[in-house]
Amino acid sequence: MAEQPLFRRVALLGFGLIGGSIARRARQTGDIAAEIVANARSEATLARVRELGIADRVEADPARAVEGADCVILCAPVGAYAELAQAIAPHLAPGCIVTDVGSTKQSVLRDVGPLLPEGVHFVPAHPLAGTEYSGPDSGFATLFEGRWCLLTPPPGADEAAVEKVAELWRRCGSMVETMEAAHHDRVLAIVSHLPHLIAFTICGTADDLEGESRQQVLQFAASGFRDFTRIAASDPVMWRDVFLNNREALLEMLARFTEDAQAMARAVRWGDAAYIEDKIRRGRIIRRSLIELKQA
Ligand SMILES: NC(=O)C1=CN([C@@H]2O[C@H](COP(=O)(O)OP(=O)(O)OC[C@H]3O[C@@H](n4cnc5c(N)ncnc54)[C@H](O)[C@@H]3O)[C@@H](O)[C@H]2O)C=CC1
Ligand SMILES: O=C(O)C(=O)Cc1ccc(O)cc1
Repeated sequence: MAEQPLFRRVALLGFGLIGGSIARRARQTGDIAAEIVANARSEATLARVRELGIADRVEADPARAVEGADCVILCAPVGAYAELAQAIAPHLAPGCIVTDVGSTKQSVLRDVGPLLPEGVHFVPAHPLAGTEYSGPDSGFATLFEGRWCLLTPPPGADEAAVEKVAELWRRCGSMVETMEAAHHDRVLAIVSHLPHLIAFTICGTADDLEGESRQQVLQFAASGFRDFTRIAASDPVMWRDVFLNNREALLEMLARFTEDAQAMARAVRWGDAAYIEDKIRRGRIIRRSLIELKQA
């Protein structure tokens, strides 16, 4: 028997990979939401959500979608949050929990927090799970299983509300940790945002090659380059917003990376075999400890 649903009515604002995965999970387990209301911007997405039948109700207007909800989850690109928050703020029920899934967290505190009325609880969250696919068809119920979800509640956040959001993610199969938004943004800049920036850039560099070399990139792409193209296939609007909303930390990590890449270039130029080998060895050690962590 499934446990009692955690929430009476969950409103998902934005219905793509992440919103769609939460809805599918909630549908499958029955212990997250008694009712799921979906909102999306485009008529095509709304029509597709209706067809898929994974929401109890589909609303074109975010203000109508949040009416009577005890949990509202922002699942749109982070650049759209301020406008969404403005649209829903007057319509939120007292005691409602507003949370999100955005990849940047200081920007969410900045853009959403000040717009919410007194008596509404705000608990930002970020599931560290995803793929390079987007849109309403891309989600799946097991996406969050065994993955971390980081919560970044503002100082003084209501403890019961934080615990409810933590429980929501545990019921999605995730492990939950709480941290400060600024710390989150620095960590994510190096483990997620910079790798995506590098992937988008290297694909452009290859694509800019002339003539036969460019053609052979596709023909002979080895698995290293292919791995970059998987990441580079990610949604352009979502990633544009991530870069612009974690500007400071991303630029700091990029500056460090550029220095290290220049040191490697110097070692290659001067034939510093020991330096090159040492750096490659460090990469191996990191990969192995990641695999051990996963098995532990
Ligand atoms: N893709 C990934 O792997 C992960 C993404 N995230 C975060 O989750 C959020 C959603 O990402 P995905 O589901 O991957 O994106 P997606 O592109 O699959 O879905 C986004 C949804 O938001 C809607 N939308 C776009 N602009 C909007 C606006 N102005 N107002 C209302 N709705 C709007 C789109 O129509 C779409 O339904 C983003 O904030 C992203 O940073 C978090 C973890 C992983
Ligand atoms: O597909 C991948 O490689 C990812 O890195 C997924 C991902 C994308 C964005 C996030 O904020 C968290 C996870």
